[in-house]
Order: sequence, then structure tokens, then C-alpha cells
Amino acid sequence: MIILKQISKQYAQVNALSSVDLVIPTGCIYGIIGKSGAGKSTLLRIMSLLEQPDGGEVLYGSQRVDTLSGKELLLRRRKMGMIFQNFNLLSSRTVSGNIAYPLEIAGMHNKDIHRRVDELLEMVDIRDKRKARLRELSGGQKQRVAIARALAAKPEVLYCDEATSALDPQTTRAILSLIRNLQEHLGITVVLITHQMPVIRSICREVAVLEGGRIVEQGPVAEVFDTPKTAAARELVYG
Ligand SMILES: Nc1ncnc2c1ncn2[C@@H]1O[C@H](COP(=O)(O)OP(=O)(O)OP(=O)(O)O)[C@@H](O)[C@H]1O
Repeated sequence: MIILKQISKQYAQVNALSSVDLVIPTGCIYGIIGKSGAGKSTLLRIMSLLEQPDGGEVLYGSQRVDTLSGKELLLRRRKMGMIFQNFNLLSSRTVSGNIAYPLEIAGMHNKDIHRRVDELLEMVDIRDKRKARLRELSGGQKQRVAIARALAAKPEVLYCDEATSALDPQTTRAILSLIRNLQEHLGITVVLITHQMPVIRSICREVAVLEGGRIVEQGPVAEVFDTPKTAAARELVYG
């Protein structure tokens, strides 16, 4: 379970987040939506420990994690994977080289890396692209490589930052179906931020609506989408 308690974050004059309380159950696919500038990326960076809040606490289960530093922080961060809209892959490396990268950094032996990379290629269904260069891949295939890399070290949580926003509708459906299958198969927690409402409807169990750095609504997707209670949620849901 990921628990955020009274999280606040300020940049110069901007209150990016104010008094954010959020509980993300383990094994859930959780969506975070909000207009541009609402604070979604800031929240994701704080949850994934890339940035520290100015106030409040982040807990993974019963462990407070926002105060971790050094080796403890590194070990905690290894339990999280992250994927992005622009894939963030290393263009100098092949598909296998990209997937192997976090395992090399973690100090895994070469033989074990090979075995794990094979497993991951199979998992995301791009076995035949093992030796390909990134420029030879479609957007969907690149996102599959990014997912394999994010899952390489067997994380407990997968963070998705607008992961399908650069993909066409058909590829988006295929990537969402992959994420849903992986979540079910591996039992991981998935947190995603997106401006694509169909994405939330199709794979999330719960959703939180951010506006001006505050959570104005949260609950099961069917509830929030069928009967949005706030103007912010209505604007997002009805467009
Ligand atoms: N590093 C930063 N320095 C200064 N201001 C920032 C920084 N990061 C975010 N902000 C500000 O904090 C607010 C929230 O930004 P954030 O990127 O979290 O919103 P968002 O909902 O993810 O928006 P978008 O959908 O456009 O990515 C915005 O007003 C933004 O300008």
C-alpha cells in the first residue's frame, strides 16, 4: 500500500501540491487525472522518491520512505519501475542492452542477466527484436522495451507517466492490455497519470482527480466517471 499524508510541495510562488492525502492499495491500477499544471507529475515524482515533499509523509506499507537517503533510498527505488511518454531509452544500445541496463547497474552476473532479459523479452512479446536498434522499432515496440526495462529488477510498483500519450489508438489498446496482463500476472501495483480519459476507463480500478495541487475527488472509476461530483471532474470526464 502506498500512503501519502498531507503532502505539500511549493516551487517559488506556486503551490504545486497542498495537503494531498492518498491511499493506493497494493495490486491496484490507480489513475491520477487533472488539467495541465494540476500537479500530477509532481505527485508522481514525490511518490517515486525522485523528489522530496516540503511537508507530509510518504509510506510504502508501514515504512516511511520520503526521508530515506543513500543506499536505503537506492534499494527502495529499485523496487519501482517507471515508463514515460517519450520512452527514455538509450539509443546507443540494442533492445537487449536497454533491458539489461538496470540489471548491470544492480551488479547482476552476466549469465543471470541473459536469462532475465530472455524472460522479459518473452513477457512483453518482442523476442524477435532482441538485437534490434531502437531506430528500427515502432513507438509501441519502444514502449514494450521500456516496460521490460522497468520490470527488469522485479519492482513492486510500476509508475506510468503519460505512457500511451504518444501512441495511436490501436497501439494504445495493445500497450494497456499488456500492462493489465502484467499487473495481473505479477501482482504489482500500477500508478498512472494521463490526460487520456479512455485509458483510465479501460484499465484503472480507482482514480484521483487533482486540481490546483489538491485532490478534489477520488474513488472507484465507475463512480467518479458516471457521477462526477466536482466541476473539475465533470470537465475532465465530459470534455
Ligand atoms: N521544477 C519546477 N520548477 C518550478 N515550477 C514547477 C516545477 N515543476 C512543476 N512546477 C509547477 O508546479 C505546478 C504543477 O506542475 P506539474 O508538472 O506537476 O503539473 P501536471 O499536472 O503534471 O501538468 P502537465 O499535465 O502539463 O504535465 C505547475 O504550476 C508547474 O508550473
